[in-house]
Amino acid sequence: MKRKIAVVGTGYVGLVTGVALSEVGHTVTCVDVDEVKIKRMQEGLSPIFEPGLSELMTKNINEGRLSFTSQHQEAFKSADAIYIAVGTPQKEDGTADLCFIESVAENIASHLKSYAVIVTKSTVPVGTNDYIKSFIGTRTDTPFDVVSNPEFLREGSAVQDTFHGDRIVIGADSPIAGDLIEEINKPFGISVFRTDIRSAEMIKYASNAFLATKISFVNEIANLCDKLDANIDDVAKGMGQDQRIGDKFLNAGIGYGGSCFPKDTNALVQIAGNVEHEFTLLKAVIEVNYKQQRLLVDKAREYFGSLRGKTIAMLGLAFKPNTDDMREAASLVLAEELVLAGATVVGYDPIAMENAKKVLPEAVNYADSALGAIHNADAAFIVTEWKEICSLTTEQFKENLKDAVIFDGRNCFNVETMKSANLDYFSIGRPIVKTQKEFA
Ligand SMILES: NC(=O)c1ccc[n+]([C@@H]2O[C@H](COP(=O)([O-])OP(=O)(O)OC[C@H]3O[C@@H](n4cnc5c(N)ncnc54)[C@H](O)[C@@H]3O)[C@@H](O)[C@H]2O)c1
Ligand SMILES: O=c1ccn([C@@H]2O[C@H](COP(=O)(O)OP(=O)(O)O[C@H]3O[C@H](CO)[C@@H](O)[C@H](O)[C@H]3O)[C@@H](O)[C@H]2O)c(=O)[nH]1
Repeated sequence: MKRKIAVVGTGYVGLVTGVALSEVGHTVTCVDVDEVKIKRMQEGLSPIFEPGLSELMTKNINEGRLSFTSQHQEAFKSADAIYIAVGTPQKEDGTADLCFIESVAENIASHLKSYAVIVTKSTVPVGTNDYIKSFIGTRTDTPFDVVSNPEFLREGSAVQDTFHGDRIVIGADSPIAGDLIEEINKPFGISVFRTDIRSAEMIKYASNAFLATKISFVNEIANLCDKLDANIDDVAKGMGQDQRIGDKFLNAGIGYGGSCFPKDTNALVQIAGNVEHEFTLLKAVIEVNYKQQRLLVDKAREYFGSLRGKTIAMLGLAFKPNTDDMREAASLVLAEELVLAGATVVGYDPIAMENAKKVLPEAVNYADSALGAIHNADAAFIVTEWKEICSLTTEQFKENLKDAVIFDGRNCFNVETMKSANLDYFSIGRPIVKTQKEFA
């Protein structure tokens, strides 16, 4: 059965959810407080770079199933379900900031005129849905239910993940409300896992924390490989062939960034702390990541002696490929450290450049191509493994770099190829390629 759905918040999660629900036949109205964004979307323009999203968005707008408004009242009118997809950013102390959740709860309490299921897509600490329920319940007489339906999409493959996810988690204390959300999701053909609200909230944090743990673990093994002359490529492959371990999320590099892992791991440490549980393991995961994000600067400092006066080309600025999102990107930390060390930074990203300019240190310069960035630079830092960056040839590096040295934070290039090309090449947990150069 086709339903009428309101989606509150049009970030990655809200917009992709809205577009996907309309694509499977529901009538969706997305609402956001950001009027500039709403205007853009009403004209069919996606405010984010996400492969495949614009096309689906335009299609569903044209077919009359998807619309955008800045008026909550309009979006909520006779909606069967109201999806909350606003941000839950990190506060200074690491806890999740629920101010946007509260403002939506106020919006709902003011404008809810008929029964609806309120679905929380945002990542929220355990107990938040109970809070939303009592917050709205004490402010309106209109009946409603609350369901937790955490989101597992990844940026850069959000559309693909939404239509081909591994599972849909529905946490409901009211079976009728849970059934409605299961029915809404049926056209996706993805297996549904039903549980209670609190467990659903915890599944989201536990999943992100586990994936972050896998990354920090493999990064520590890579750091050991560096010291013990083993090769992380083979080590990860050999580990991953054990099905109990699995071969995913074993890519060593300069740590995890993005809008979720950093904030959600910090939030879970705080959630545990609130019930007097010290989450020792997760604290170590966070600490490893902190060091890992700075690793290329340490390696370059060791190589050059001092970075003062050196020009470093920073290739890739977004936190991962196929997104223009700069939240918690390793480039932020690296640029800051390099500038502090007296180096000149020239940044390049195929898509995230405009967003990068808003958040990277002012001293950073920009090139309009990868070749432009490495031209006359002393060294190249590979920060994001965009296809365009991984396709650079050894000839291009040699022709353009002053010192022919590459610090690869994403293990993009083949060690043997670098060796044959006589380039100095440092990656993460793999053999070092070093000629005997002297520096002034
Ligand atoms: N980004 C991801 O890949 C991802 C994946 C899974 C889960 N999540 C979780 O989903 C949630 C949303 O993340 P995001 O990255 O999509 O968010 P975002 O910060 O990119 O966007 C949130 C949007 O909500 C809008 N908003 C704030 N208050 C509002 C209100 N009262 N009414 C209407 N709109 C309002 C903002 O203007 C903004 O456009 C977070 O809890 C996040 O942890 C994110
Ligand atoms: O083997 C790996 C895999 C990832 N990363 C890094 O980890 C970060 C996050 O990558 P990824 O998980 O692919 O992207 P996100 O869009 O942040 O997605 C994560 O965070 C989302 C928000 O909660 C969840 O919905 C997703 O399931 C979860 O994968 C990036 O900096 C990657 O470079 C690694 O270093 N090594």
